[in-house]
Amino acid sequence: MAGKGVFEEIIDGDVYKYYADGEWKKSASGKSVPIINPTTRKTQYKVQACTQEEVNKVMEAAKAAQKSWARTPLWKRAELLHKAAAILKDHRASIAECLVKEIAKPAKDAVTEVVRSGDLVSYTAEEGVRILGEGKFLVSDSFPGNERTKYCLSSKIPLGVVLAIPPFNYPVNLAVSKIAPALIAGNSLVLKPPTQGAVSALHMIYCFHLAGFPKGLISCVTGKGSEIGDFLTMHPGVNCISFTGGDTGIAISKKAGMIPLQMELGGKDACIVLEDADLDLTAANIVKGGFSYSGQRCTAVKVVLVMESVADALVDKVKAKVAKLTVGSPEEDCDITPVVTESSANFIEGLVMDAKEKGATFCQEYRREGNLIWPLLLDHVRPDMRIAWEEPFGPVLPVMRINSVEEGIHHCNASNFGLQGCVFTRDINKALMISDAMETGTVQINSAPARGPDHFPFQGLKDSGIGSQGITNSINMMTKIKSTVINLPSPSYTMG
Ligand SMILES: NC(=O)C1=CN([C@@H]2O[C@H](COP(=O)(O)OP(=O)(O)OC[C@H]3O[C@@H](n4cnc5c(N)ncnc54)[C@H](OP(=O)(O)O)[C@@H]3O)[C@@H](O)[C@H]2O)C=CC1
Ligand SMILES: O=C(O)[C@H](O)COP(=O)(O)O
Repeated sequence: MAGKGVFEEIIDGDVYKYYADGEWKKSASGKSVPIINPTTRKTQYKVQACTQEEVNKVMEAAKAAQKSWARTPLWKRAELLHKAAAILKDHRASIAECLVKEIAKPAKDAVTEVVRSGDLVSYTAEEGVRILGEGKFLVSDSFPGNERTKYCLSSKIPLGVVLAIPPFNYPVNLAVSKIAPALIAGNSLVLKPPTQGAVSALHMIYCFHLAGFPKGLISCVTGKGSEIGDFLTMHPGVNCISFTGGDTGIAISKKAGMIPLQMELGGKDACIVLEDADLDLTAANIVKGGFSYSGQRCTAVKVVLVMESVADALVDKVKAKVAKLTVGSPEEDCDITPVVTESSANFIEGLVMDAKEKGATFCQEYRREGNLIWPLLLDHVRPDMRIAWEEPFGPVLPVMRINSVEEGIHHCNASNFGLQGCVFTRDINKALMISDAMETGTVQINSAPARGPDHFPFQGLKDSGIGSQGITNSINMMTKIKSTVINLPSPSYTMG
């Protein structure tokens, strides 16, 4: 159970401790931050509100620990990561319980997130020993004017201290997707978990603590992003920021210093449906893509662009599937559960009311109780409605009818986001042409957008991000290239 048994060390009274220098600590601030259960709307947990001085100490410890970690053999780093992955999976039930209470993730999905995270950590360890075990050997005579007098040996070396800031919707998986590549590459890691999701993240960090990583190598500082976020992201001790979240990432990228940034931000993933699409397959993917975890996925289908000739048929099929979605509590593993905060629910309601005023067709009656919003499909959405462009991050899905493929592509590309998109058609040639034309980091053909499997490259264009995630890309991103050049007194050519 959360904060019980093996996890007792991480709680003091009713406030969870933060993790620094290999120890679980109370903040000198004497203040705590409440975590509101989205279902009950009551305080579920409390975490420490860390101070700037505590952040300074964490950064110093991270810098010192990184120096000796970088000297730890790669296979030993991998061994510890495998150990952490196994411990994480062993404690899946306790961590999943926190995800259910903090972010109202449906019970089964919560377990899946933890297991997926353990697999991600193990895969990263394996990938790391392969790609970091190789470097490059170059010779000078391939460049005009040079004899073979220089040998260049280049390899990947760590960046130093990596700051990881994940969002609320995958507080464990999107944390380990930063932690594991940072560590295997020889970096130290400071985690600032999302407030909603912080307790799940602290339990996950405890699994790394149990695995026996050196003191100071991994830290977890808690507190509101709005209060300690700027201090962390502008801290001179940080050598890389890996951030996943909303527009906050755009502000961070303007304030951060000259350090590598990995930004995975919002999306407005479009689903383009052609006349020849398999409408049953399409409807199933729209419902799964649009409504799983109540639409609170960056990769959720966020607008359907369907050819007018098949729109009625598709909308009927989607409506029938939406009617079967269960609505209620995450403990009961319902499909649709309360959205993360009251302000999020209010924002979603604002988009729905705007669409109502402007004449969208409501396929279901709009219904809300507290943070729980019943799934809603809005048909005949037009470009003058906010929902055509904005990301609801909730169980509300707009359908726009189009008269040509070009119209669909135009709408998709007019968005300031460019995360993923998908296209449904039986014509692979058309699908490829549309994929090439869509200004998004990934296009799925005949399936809903998805980040996983976690070793696939995952990236956003425009306001959806900088750089690319996915296990291999993240390891590479958290390293820099170091070269050593051997200069020979005279040219040396290898003989056959
Ligand atoms: N492209 C991708 O891979 C993904 C993108 N997202 C996007 O994330 C958004 C939803 O997640 P949400 O958690 O609400 O996003 P936010 O941007 O609100 O928060 C993300 C993280 O940033 C922290 N934070 C807040 N303010 C600052 C600051 N000034 N400096 C540093 N950190 C800060 C938050 O902490 P705190 O909670 O304490 O405020 C949280 O840990 C959506 O837009 C979604 O599309 C989500 C998942 C994946
Ligand atoms: O936040 C998100 O939406 C996740 O990155 C999505 O991951 P998934 O598409 O694999 O569920």
